[in-house]
Amino acid sequence: MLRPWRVSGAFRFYSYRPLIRSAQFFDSSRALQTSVPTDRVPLRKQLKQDAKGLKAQKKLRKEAEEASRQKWELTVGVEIHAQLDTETKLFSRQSIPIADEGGFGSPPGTGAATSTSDIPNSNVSLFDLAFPGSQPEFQAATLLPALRAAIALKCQIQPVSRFDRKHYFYQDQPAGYQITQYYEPFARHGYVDLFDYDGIAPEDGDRVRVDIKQVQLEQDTAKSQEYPPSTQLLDFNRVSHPLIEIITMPQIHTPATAAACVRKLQAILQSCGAVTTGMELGGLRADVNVSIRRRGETAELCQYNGVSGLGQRTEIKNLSSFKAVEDAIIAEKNRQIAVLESGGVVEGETRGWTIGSTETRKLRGKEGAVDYRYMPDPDIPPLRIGEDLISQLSGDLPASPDSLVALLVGPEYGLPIDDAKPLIELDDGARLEYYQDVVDILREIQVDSNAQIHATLARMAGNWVLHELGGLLTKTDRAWDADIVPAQSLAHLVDQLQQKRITGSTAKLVLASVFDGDRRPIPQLLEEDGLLLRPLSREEYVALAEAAIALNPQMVEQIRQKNQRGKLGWFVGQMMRTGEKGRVEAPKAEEILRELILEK
Ligand SMILES: Nc1ncnc2c1ncn2[C@@H]1O[C@H](COP(=O)(O)OP(=O)(O)OP(=O)(O)O)[C@@H](O)[C@H]1O
Ligand SMILES: [Mg+2]
Ligand SMILES: [Mg+2]
Repeated sequence: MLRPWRVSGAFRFYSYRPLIRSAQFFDSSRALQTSVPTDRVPLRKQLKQDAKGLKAQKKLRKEAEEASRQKWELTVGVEIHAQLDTETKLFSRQSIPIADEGGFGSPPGTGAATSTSDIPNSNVSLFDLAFPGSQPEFQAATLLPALRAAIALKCQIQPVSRFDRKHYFYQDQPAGYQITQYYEPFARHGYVDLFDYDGIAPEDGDRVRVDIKQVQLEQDTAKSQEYPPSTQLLDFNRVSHPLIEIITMPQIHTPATAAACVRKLQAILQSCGAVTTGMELGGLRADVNVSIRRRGETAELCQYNGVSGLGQRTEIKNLSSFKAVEDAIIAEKNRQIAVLESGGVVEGETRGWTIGSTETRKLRGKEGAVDYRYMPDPDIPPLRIGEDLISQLSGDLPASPDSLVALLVGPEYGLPIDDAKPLIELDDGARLEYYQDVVDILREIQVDSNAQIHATLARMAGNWVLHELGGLLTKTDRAWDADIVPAQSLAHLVDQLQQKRITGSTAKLVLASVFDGDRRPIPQLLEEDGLLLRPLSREEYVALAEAAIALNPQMVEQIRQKNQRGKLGWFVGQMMRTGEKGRVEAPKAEEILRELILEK
């Protein structure tokens, strides 16, 4: 069940947190000032002691956490509500405007998304508002993204499914009931595999499979905005937007793995073009169900869909970030442990979570106290889904995030997993597309190169797309746009670098000027600005190295006595600064320094 956003309360902790931080800082510096005249503790020593104290505290916390983990087993099941990317609402022809920002790009499919800048209450039909006499008209096209999602989640699509009414009164639900699929959902028995690269908890090993009990189609509710103490505004644009609810089995046992599961589900839904936006824009919301039980004991009475021996669950509704999922589960687990350890009983209830908080808070009482009076919707006929449609959609499904990871870390691209993951996830797939453009151009330029060089080029391209270009975007606070640095330019830059015609630092300078709008072709730019590497002779390197050494003989001694090779970098930096721009190659400079400093 969906609940409106709760804005009140969110402000409190945030507004005080900076003050709490600076108060702590102020205290310790004051303590320092007063202690200086008497104890004369040098600042560095004080800082070291503080750091040691913090480390000890962290260790204690970790030990306590581990002790509680040994004693209590956490169980989590997740429900995800995702807005489908459709042109109309679920039961009316009311159109949904194309998003002007923040959507998942234009995935295969209908390409529409609810715009965040819509005028409130402008996209509503009579049925959406439950006007008397209005009738539902199931919009068959809304089923397509739902099916793509269910197929991508390896579900068995049900040949016949039905819609039911779930009754409750709330101002965001004009009909007094939500149309959902309670008894016969359209998809069942799927699963999602989570790997170590998805960020699962180390104690879960390198792979966790989470079964998906079912995926059901249902209506979204209106959006409400609270203006305490007594005003609440309602925007019905969202009402009856098609949603899927994905329900996992209670098979997750760590908070990090629960967050990884939600992140992975979002990535899968995004990759098959099923959804409008991600959690950050409210297109995906998660409810987490949390219970604990003593390890080795199954005395508790709760069971769920054939899994028995579970502890009493509580449900935390409407989480809107991966971090919130993890933090809310940690807080709720600790609360339940405290209740049971003090001899209390965990009540089945619905709880809420405020970002930045350390505790979940009770929203509604006992589970089961609400009687939704589910009944089949008499106005909507059963949904029949043919095998032919399923097999066509299955055949058209784009590569899954896992197969993309396998491809990118495989021999053809050879990317480290830490580069492959963000490439896939950033900018709704646009970064990956750009990367592939760069690699394709590189392979055209170096058409005669062997497979090993192709992999080297692909690895270099990954680094430049992600870290160098990404770094410039972060520094200038600009959003992703493939035109800022044309793929052609970046490919030629990487090619020149790989062919050792320019140094790494020259490449960075050139990237920055292309980023700032220089549109000359890279070979021309390098030629005109005299940036091509004219290798220095050995004598020239030695002269530069000797000049750098003369600047800091003490450091030379240190390096020699303690064999501190790491400190050679300082001299390399000096040589790069004093040498002619773009001509000093760092590895060669280091080689000469080694000879002069360490081997003499
Ligand atoms: N004892 C338990 N501990 C942890 N998770 C549980 C437990 N029992 C059930 N769950 C999880 O709770 C979720 C129940 O979702 P489901 O949609 O079936 O029911 P619901 O929460 O009553 O429905 P809704 O919130 O949509 O009205 C599932 O993800 C399931 O895995
Ligand atoms: Mg549910
Ligand atoms: Mg629920």
